[in-house]
Amino acid sequence: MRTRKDWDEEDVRVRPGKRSRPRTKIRPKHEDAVDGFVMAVDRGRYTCRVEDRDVTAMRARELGRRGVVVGDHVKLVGDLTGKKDTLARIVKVQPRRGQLRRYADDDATSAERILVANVDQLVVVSSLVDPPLRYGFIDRCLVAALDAGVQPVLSLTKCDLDSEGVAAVEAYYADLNPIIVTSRPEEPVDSVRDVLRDKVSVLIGHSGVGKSTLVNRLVPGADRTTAAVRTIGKGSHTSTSAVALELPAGGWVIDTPGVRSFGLAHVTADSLIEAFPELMEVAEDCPRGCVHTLEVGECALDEDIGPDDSRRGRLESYRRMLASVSAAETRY
Ligand SMILES: Nc1nc2c(ncn2[C@@H]2O[C@H](COP(=O)(O)OP(=O)(O)OP(=O)(O)O)[C@@H](O)[C@H]2O)c(=O)[nH]1
Ligand SMILES: [Zn+2]
Repeated sequence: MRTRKDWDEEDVRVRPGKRSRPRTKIRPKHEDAVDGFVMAVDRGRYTCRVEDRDVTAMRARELGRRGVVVGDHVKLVGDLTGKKDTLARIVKVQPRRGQLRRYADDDATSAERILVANVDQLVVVSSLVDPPLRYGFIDRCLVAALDAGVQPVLSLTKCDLDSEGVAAVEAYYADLNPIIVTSRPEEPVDSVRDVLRDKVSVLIGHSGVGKSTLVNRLVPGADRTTAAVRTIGKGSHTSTSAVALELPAGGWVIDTPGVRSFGLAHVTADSLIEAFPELMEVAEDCPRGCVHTLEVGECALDEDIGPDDSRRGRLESYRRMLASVSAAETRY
């Protein structure tokens, strides 16, 4: 006899045909469903790792509006052989942790949607030069990571082109103390590999920073299109979806081609400052109820952090983000 406990409301409801039994609210579990990990999403088709096979699946219609994203742990039924032209069905999405969001239209006023789920680390790939390092961008990524409960990692590339750059970045982030790894062409990428081992890490970076070069070194055969390849006419790819690549030593890197920022509209002003510990400390001297914007006056951040202060750049980043966060708060 099945008891009520055997039924799971998260499970898919199988809608019976017209003449079959009357519809009931609660349906049996897909007892034969197997575990899968979503590696890629492309036009309604999901590539899932099931044991050692890559299985193509669709969402079961009964999943309703429930989204499925790269990094999701799912339950699958149907043809799980992974053979050509076979299709499995995703019948359940497991609860998520560590999810990163993006704006639907790369426009901070549009709605946010989940980009990846179950992330351990966010790796911000930045070149020291060519293109130059953009602290504002890194700060934004750090806020997204800390807000999501994800470990931030700074991956600095082209370290062969600027001997002082790494020390400058370390000084800038002295108070936040993120994990920093470096790479240059003539050295193996062992330190990056060590940080990524057995973790699920999302990589983000601007065009030209060397992200594809790094991924190709970490995942031999990944075949990410680099600038060097593009110039000989293989064509650029404009996809903006994420794709998970398996690391030889264990773990996954999720590349995010075309993703240039994360959605921060859901971040509150209070949680924003937590990503700026050096400012949080100063703000303890603020008048009660200070919202730390430039206009309010008497904000300790302005009184204590002068134009030549090393924390000035971080303060400016914080204020820029604060403005967009406050705008979002008044909008909703
Ligand atoms: N000197 C030096 N050049 C590098 C390094 N890493 C990458 N490059 C070069 O920088 C250029 C851009 O590298 P890509 O890997 O294509 O950059 P990307 O970040 O993937 O850029 P998109 O493909 O546009 O997203 C290429 O010509 C690489 O050879 C490095 O550590 N040092
Ligand atoms: Zn203040």
